[in-house]
Amino acid sequence: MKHFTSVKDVTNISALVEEVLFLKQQPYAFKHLGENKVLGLIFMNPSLRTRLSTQRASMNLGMNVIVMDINKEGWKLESREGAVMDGDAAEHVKDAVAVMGQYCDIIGIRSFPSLENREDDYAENVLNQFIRYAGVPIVSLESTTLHPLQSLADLVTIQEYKKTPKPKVVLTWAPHPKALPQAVPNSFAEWMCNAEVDLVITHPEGYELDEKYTWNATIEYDQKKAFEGAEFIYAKNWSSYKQYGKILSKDRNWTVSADKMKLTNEAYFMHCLPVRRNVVVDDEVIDSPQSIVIKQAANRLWAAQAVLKKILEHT
Ligand SMILES: CCC[C@H](NC(C)=O)C(=O)O
Ligand SMILES: NC(=O)OP(=O)(O)O
Repeated sequence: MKHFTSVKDVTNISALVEEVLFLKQQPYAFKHLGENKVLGLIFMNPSLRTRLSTQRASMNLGMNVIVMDINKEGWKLESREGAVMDGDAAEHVKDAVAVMGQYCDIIGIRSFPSLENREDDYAENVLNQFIRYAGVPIVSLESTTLHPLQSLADLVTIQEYKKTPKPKVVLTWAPHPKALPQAVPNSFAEWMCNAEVDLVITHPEGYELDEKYTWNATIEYDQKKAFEGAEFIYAKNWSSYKQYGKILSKDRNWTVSADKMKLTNEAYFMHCLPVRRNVVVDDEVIDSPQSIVIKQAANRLWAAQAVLKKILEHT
């Protein structure tokens, strides 16, 4: 594995899931693999889980790790190719990234979308500039359109908790006061479309995701109907892809409630976190025995460790 930016970078998904589960049992089995290697984690946006889990994952492999909130600690960056830099930006991304590649053996990058221009955001300019200019393997810590470390952890969690060979997994939209990226649902859908699950995506009209991620899913506009017989309920808010970046609804009838969970086959509740309690999901649900959000977050560590191990092994 050279880079880890989407499910497409994984040659054998089942084998990677098994690798994650092995490391969960034997976390220090490869504690010298990363000796004298440095992981650089570059954040353009906030993070708790990704930052802490990926740091610890690298330590479990014997790596050193350096972390930078580039918008607070670095120079203001210009990302437009060919720009005449006579404005606020002190440095071009291509220079900054090439220098980072001199100090780090692997670089992780988090760069959220603008939610203003869909073509620009979906071109993944920042991620692609890191791939083009760093000269070292790049790991997405959530890009403008995908969040592969989250989705690998989500798939491992479903593998651990599923009760049937091909469980019904429901990705449900839920309301949120802010406009959020489509990266987490895009990524969850693309991984589930490549897994042994029956994926149903439910959301209000106008929240359809890019079909290149949802090709193997059933789209259901009636949330209660979608919940019927589900084994997993994965809740997440996202802004509209079609009316790009817009909030079309804040309808609290889409909040995941205990009554709705009763429609399922005793489904487990999942969310990538951070979550707006009693907006996205009622406390009664996320605090119930059916909620596996903390186990899901714990799997972020093992997922990151498996990805870093594959990159260090050049496999
Ligand atoms: C892991 C989720 C990160 C981000 N969440 C927020 C609140 O911005 C999102 O929705 O993509
Ligand atoms: N789920 C997730 O990636 O959380 P953070 O944004 O806190 O890293």
